[in-house]
Amino acid sequence: MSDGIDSPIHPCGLGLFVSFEGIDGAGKSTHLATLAERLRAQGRRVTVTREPGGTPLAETLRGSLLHSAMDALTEALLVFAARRDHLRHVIEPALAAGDVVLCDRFTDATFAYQGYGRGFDLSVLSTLEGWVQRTPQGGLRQPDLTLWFDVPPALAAARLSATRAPDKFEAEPLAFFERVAAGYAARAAQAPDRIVRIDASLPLPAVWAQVEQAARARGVLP
Ligand SMILES: Nc1ncnc2c1ncn2[C@@H]1O[C@H](COP(=O)(O)OP(=O)(O)OP(=O)(O)O)[C@@H](O)[C@H]1O
Ligand SMILES: Cc1cn([C@H]2C[C@H](O)[C@@H](COP(=O)(O)O)O2)c(=O)[nH]c1=O
Repeated sequence: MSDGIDSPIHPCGLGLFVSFEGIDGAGKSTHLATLAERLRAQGRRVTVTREPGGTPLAETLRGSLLHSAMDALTEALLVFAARRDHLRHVIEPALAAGDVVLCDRFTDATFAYQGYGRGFDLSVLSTLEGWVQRTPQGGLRQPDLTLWFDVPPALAAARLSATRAPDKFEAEPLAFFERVAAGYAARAAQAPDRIVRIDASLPLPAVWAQVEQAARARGVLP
């Protein structure tokens, strides 16, 4: 365990696993792309991926998750099924090869959306987390660093309103995203060594400055 958020990450094996979290419209994808570009420019091999998704099976499950009605237990089981396939076929091999893995969402989203947003049992999610994220060596795979893009739901919704037709989650009311945001805050309080809060309400350059500072502080960027 690192001794604090400002200490460089102790790489898990050779690779580094960085997840990007936050409600829809927080700015995750924008800054993930910029960080990938910066790392590749410095000669690092980068695997960019997302959840739910990342493998043919997980992308198929993504389609159902984002567009089909289902209860919270079904959503939880499907996101963890997608995650298991994603870990086995993409994330673990990339980390073993020494890549920096940049993942648009991971298990914090499950606690935020299914746990806090939908009100599903957090202890069941923790049990599923323990089963699905078991590593081949018997450890528990977690991101080495999670960047949490924190933004008021109303601002995030305004950013998304003109971009695309909403999916099942994006069509939820603001009250749902208030609960999801509270879920992310709870996860951050439980994992202060892993999760760095980014004030994503600021203009793009100011948000990127926070991302860059966190990446340098944790040894992701030199
Ligand atoms: N700090 C910012 N200020 C203004 N607009 C922003 C900011 N960050 C992102 N945006 C814009 O908001 C929209 C959503 O950004 P982005 O797709 O990166 O969010 P996201 O968190 O990945 O959303 P989703 O989870 O729905 O994919 C984009 O049009 C993007 O250009
Ligand atoms: C991993 C994960 C995701 N979700 C939800 C959150 C988002 O609304 C969508 C993914 O869409 P994005 O634009 O690609 O971010 O899926 C979820 O409810 N639970 C999860 O574990």
